Amino acid sequence: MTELADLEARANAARRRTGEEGLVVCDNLVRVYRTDKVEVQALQGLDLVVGEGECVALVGASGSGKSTLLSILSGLDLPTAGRAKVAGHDLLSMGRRERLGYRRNTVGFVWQQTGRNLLPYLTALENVALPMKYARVPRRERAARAAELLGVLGVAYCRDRRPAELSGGEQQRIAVAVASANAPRVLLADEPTGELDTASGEEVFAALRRANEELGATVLVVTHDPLVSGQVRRTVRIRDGRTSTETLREQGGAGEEFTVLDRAGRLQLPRDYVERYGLRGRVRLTEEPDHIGVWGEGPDSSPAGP
Ligand SMILES: Nc1ncnc2c1ncn2[C@@H]1O[C@H](COP(=O)(O)OP(=O)(O)OP(=O)(O)O)[C@@H](O)[C@H]1O
Repeated sequence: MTELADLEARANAARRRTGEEGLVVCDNLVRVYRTDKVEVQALQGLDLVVGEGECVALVGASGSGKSTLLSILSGLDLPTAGRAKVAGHDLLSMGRRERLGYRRNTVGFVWQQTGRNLLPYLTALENVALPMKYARVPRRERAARAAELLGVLGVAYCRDRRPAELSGGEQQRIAVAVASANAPRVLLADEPTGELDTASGEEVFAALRRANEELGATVLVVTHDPLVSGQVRRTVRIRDGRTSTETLREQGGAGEEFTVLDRAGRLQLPRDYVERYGLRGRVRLTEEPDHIGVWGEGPDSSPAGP
């Protein structure tokens, strides 16, 4: 191996170890909100790596920090500490200009409230063309790409209608087109099906999937909708501002749940295990040839038996 190739191989190995191979990398991310009297720790050291091309569902109880994470990834909010990198942009240190370019070209965003995604006085086509105007795409190209996007997302028939003349589901599918206008590497969606009935929700999720599969965007979608989380390969659960478990499922499969091991080697045991085995305070670890055993402290649960 040449010296250069050797250096590259070592650099790649180091990158793999630190998880830098992901398009989205969050490392020990902390976000503390401070108001007059209270301090809320919305993110408490969250780790997450998402590879290019993935479609990931983020789930978790209300208040667990999902929207906070999405605001940070969209470049709208700043973390208090930790590291967040998206497509090579360091979200903590980037300046005003880079942030503007990042929000315009690298990420696209779909909000839950349909009214927040589209301008009411523009037609669907004009709404989709608008982000391209900001990115200085020539007029003719804007109209052609906007029409193409509406076609790919199954809402070509809506092109000349204004939001008030569209159903909630149609508005959200057009919002996916708006968010995809400048071919973002990452598409973020915060409960995009939350205000919709099941059938419309399914159509909106299908549009997100098309943005992922056909337009090549990496998709992160916050959802309470089991229909959505049941259809993606990877579901990440956030608990108390940290990633706690992940479910990976092969196409059409039931899915297997994993617990997330963070960089420091910490893992959170599922609550039912903790209760079932009476684990509290300290636990004993035993090393087996192919696994690690976790034992309670009491005499009955010692590895050697009573
Ligand atoms: N601007 C803010 N100021 C103060 N506290 C905030 C602010 N935004 C969020 N929080 C708090 O941070 C915590 C995480 O909120 P976040 O909205 O990220 O949760 P979530 O998982 O998205 O919840 P939901 O599913 O209800 O949208 C909550 O305790 C919330 O009250």
